[in-house]
Amino acid sequence: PDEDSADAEPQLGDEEWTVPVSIGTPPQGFKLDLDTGSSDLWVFSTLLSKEEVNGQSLYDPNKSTTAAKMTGYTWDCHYGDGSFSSGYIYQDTVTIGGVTVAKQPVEVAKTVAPQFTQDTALDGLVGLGFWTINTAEPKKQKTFFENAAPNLEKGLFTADLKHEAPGSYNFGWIDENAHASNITYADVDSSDGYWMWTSPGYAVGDAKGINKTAIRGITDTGTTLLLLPDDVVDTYYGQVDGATWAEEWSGYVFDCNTTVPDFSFAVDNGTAKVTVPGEYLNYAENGDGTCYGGIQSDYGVGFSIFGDIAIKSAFVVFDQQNLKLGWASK
Ligand SMILES: O[C@H]1CN[C@@H](c2nc(-c3ccc(C(F)(F)F)cc3)no2)C1
Repeated sequence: PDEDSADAEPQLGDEEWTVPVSIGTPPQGFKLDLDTGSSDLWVFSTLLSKEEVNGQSLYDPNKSTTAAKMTGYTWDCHYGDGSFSSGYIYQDTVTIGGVTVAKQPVEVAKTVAPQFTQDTALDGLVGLGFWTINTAEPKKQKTFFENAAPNLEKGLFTADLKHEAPGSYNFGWIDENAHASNITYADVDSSDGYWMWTSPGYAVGDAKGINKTAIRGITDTGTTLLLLPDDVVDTYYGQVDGATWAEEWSGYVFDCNTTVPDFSFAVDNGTAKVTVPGEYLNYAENGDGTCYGGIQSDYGVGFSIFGDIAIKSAFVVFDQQNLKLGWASK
């Protein structure tokens, strides 16, 4: 049933993917960034000062007959890049990809960081992590998906992001035409509120075997790059001619004309693997003839992050009902 499908438009050079979301009655339309690495649904609102708004669509709860203020509730988000947003909470009807949740806690922004003001591509975020890291006070609130799941055929959603092309998120069903290989599942440890799993190993280029080293990380649609342990990163760039760690760019860079090898990570016992094409791993031009790598260190995060560069290389199943993460080639 393709009605439970949301087209994800790539923004800012595959830096984030937004989907159309309706909130309220009559419906107010927004472009929200689906983020499996957080668990708050928040939107730019009429509560913001005009200095903090730069063309974004503003949710106005006073114009929605189904909005109900959650008196005494607040929220306060901080993101990996240091950005932040906070405000008050209303319940209202939310529809994404044909799936409607009545009385979804909608966090309305009263304050947003300058990075959000400048990012004219999005009007807010939809957290698709677990409720245990929702920031609502005095009581944490469930995500849009946690509220929708009981009424869906399957308690899962899928991400099919594409390189410099629209992708799609499906809620409650697996599009068998969207993936080429069988889906291999890994166990999810949701105890930190993330889609946390462990890859048993990796390979660089067309190497046949895998380096058996566990890579424990989260699958995060809201992070652009592929952030991995230092030993893996060093091994990878050891096979990229002329690659160096550049202080000025705080990461590995190489000459833009360099041919960059693929990177594969194993799933389950290593029988299956996801291959990230070298093309995706030459992420951005620095402007001085060097290019910034799509693989960088996860130093300081405490776990690895399989961000969009990995996710767009596969068809990914976020199975909340069985706490599994499925990967398939496409
Ligand atoms: O926090 C972790 C959870 N998932 C990652 C994430 N980060 C953002 C984000 C989006 C847009 C912006 C801004 F517009 F540039 F401000 C900032 C951060 N969305 O998901 C990192």
